[in-house]
Amino acid sequence: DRRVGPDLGPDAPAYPQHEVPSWYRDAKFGVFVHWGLYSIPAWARPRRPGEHVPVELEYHHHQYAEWYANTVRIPGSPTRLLHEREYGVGTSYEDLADSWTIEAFDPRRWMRLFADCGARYVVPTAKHHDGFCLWDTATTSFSSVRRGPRRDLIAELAEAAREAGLRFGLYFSGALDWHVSDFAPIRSATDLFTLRRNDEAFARYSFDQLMELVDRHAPDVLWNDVDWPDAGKTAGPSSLRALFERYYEQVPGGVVNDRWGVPHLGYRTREYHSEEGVTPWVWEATRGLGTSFGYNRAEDDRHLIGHGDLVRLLVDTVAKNGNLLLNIGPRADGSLPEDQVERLRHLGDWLKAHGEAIYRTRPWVRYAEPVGAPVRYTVGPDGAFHLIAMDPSAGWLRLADDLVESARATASWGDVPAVVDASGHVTIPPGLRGLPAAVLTLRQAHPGTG
Ligand SMILES: C[C@@H]1N[C@H](CN)[C@@H](O)[C@H](O)[C@@H]1O
Repeated sequence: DRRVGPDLGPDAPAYPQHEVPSWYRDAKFGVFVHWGLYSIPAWARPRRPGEHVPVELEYHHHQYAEWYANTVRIPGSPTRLLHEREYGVGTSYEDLADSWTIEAFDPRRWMRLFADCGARYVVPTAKHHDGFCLWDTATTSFSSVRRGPRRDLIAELAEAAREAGLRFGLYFSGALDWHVSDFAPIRSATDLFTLRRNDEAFARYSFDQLMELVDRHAPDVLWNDVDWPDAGKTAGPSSLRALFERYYEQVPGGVVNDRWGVPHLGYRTREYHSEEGVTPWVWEATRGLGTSFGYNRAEDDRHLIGHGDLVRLLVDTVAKNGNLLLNIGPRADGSLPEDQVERLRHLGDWLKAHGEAIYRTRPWVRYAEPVGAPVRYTVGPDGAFHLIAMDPSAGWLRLADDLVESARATASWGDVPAVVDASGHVTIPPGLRGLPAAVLTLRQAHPGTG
């Protein structure tokens, strides 16, 4: 989702330069949390992975449950029909705010779980497209402090995250805020970028909200979504440029993503997609555990990524110079769906055993081989070279020629010395063949490891 902003002409402000901090590049794995009013109905028409939906029904059948406020306004949409059946014809989405109770919410338990599963940072939604604010904001009464839970959820999450040793970032819907807009529902990708406010008042509103969060929580990541109001892209005290300057001043080790609609970014983002190979830029792959970010009660195990595929997604992303920001969608009451937690724990178990091949690594000169058994490569900070076999069940693989010599001298599967013959044929120990990915480590520097 690499968007470059509009041509703002000769008076467009220059943006500060800011490197992606090494903590972010070392972290490799973060947990995204989409939690808000949309978690109450928690419904979108379920879409099986790979299921084709005609483009003209893309928004009528939107797969993201957190888009409920938009989908429910599309006449005849499955969401509209469900809403009228379950909440009655006269109940608006925003009416749901007063029914939001969070009796199972335990932020410390969430954060201890994410840390135990190997995440190094967490990014909860402070405000999603529906405009409902999960913090004690002075800008609107449409918030979790003035309605529903009557609690400052972001403050509680920030404290619990840092207590658990996690870096704390924030998601913010910069371009879309349906509480303060009155457009027709979005029904196409074109609508997504046209049915939004770009006026000065909205730019100031967005600036004030995000600066409240920066001033109060010094978030390590600012994860803006879709774009930013165009009126905020010129010079001025409440401009994006001013926001970035204040942010970097208050959070020198902070980082932003690439969805601001201006020629300034930290790392690039891909949503339900990957990069094609090792990229010179730092990037982040993000997706839900299923086909939605907000919890969708219509999804079952068939809609969630497989346990082994999740491990291989992280490995593939890291080998290509990316991080994985994996989303969990809590239920409205604050409980975490068991099938999602189970996948997080499985990934955490693999990382406990093989994290040396992931954390603090950097890509090699190539991430994989064009042919042969699927492998991925990473290079550790100590020069250790990791070959990650992505299908250990095959029982063996053939090393690329430029690896054979050092592999024969130094390679091991953890503590087990590797059996490598002169042709580069290496056996995968039977005990590793049930893993989603097995790690062969060579303790000698290699071409391209700097
Ligand atoms: C991370 C995802 N980003 C998209 C916009 N591309 C949002 O529309 C979606 O609801 C979710 O927040």
